[in-house]
Amino acid sequence: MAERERIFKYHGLGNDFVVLDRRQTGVDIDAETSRWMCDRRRGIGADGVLSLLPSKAGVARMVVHNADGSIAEMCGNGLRCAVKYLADHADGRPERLNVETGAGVLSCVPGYKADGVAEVDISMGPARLVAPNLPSGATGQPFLDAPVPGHPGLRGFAVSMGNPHLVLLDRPLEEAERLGPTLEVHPAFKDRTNVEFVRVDPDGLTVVVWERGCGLTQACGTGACASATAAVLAQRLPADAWLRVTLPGGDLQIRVPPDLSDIRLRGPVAFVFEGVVRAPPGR
Ligand SMILES: N[C@H](CCC[C@H](N)C(=O)O)C(=O)O
Repeated sequence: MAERERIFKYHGLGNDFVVLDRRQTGVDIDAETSRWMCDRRRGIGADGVLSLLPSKAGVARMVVHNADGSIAEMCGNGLRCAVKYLADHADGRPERLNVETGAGVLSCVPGYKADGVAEVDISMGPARLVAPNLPSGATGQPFLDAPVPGHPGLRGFAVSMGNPHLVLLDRPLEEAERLGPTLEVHPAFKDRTNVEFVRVDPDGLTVVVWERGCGLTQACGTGACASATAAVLAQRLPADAWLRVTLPGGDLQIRVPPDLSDIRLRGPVAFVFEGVVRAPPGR
């Protein structure tokens, strides 16, 4: 890490991130640096670090570093934060920004207010029923409303938004803290998984997420998309309608087409502060 570096802090419904613009150097941080940056006592404090690197396919390539130093394929709240940074530092007011991610090049529409971008609408790409890092299950069927091996009474959907999610419908939300850590490392998910505990309401969902590499977070964009996908597949909520997904940090709006081809995520984003960090010795 450079001796002194500008950093930018953002959050999406309290799911907070450090943004590092590394498009000039093209050099990413290592796991130890992302753990230090996310440390809420000895570092800056965040759920993750978003490195923006050069990209031929979009305005930047976003790399998502979890608080434990692991790298995630995709992050919905993080992408909203990155888009706010990119739009607020762009010439003029770009109407659309394409950002390269581990889930493909995603198209993002910034929503401007007087003091900059306040909301971002993202085409998140397809929800895949069998997470790319998940075997399709003994019967060859996707892990779709199936018993969770080794957990009698638990049924789940394995939905990938580029990153893996195990969605448990109709589970007590308070189970997240007790069951989340065990299910995060379930052997069916060779790269671990995010775990969603979902209550289906008459007009939307209420969700608590135990995130891979972070633990309980205030909100999870890809988790909201995976949860809405499972609820539509279970015919508990309608396809092709904006669905309210309430998380501890607030509401996101998700829209799921019947063919799951392009999940839409819409939600707020906020700037927290800009600063300069001097990496601690040894980094
Ligand atoms: N912890 C997640 C990455 C962040 C996802 C979440 N913060 C979001 O908004 O989608 C994972 O390892 O897949």
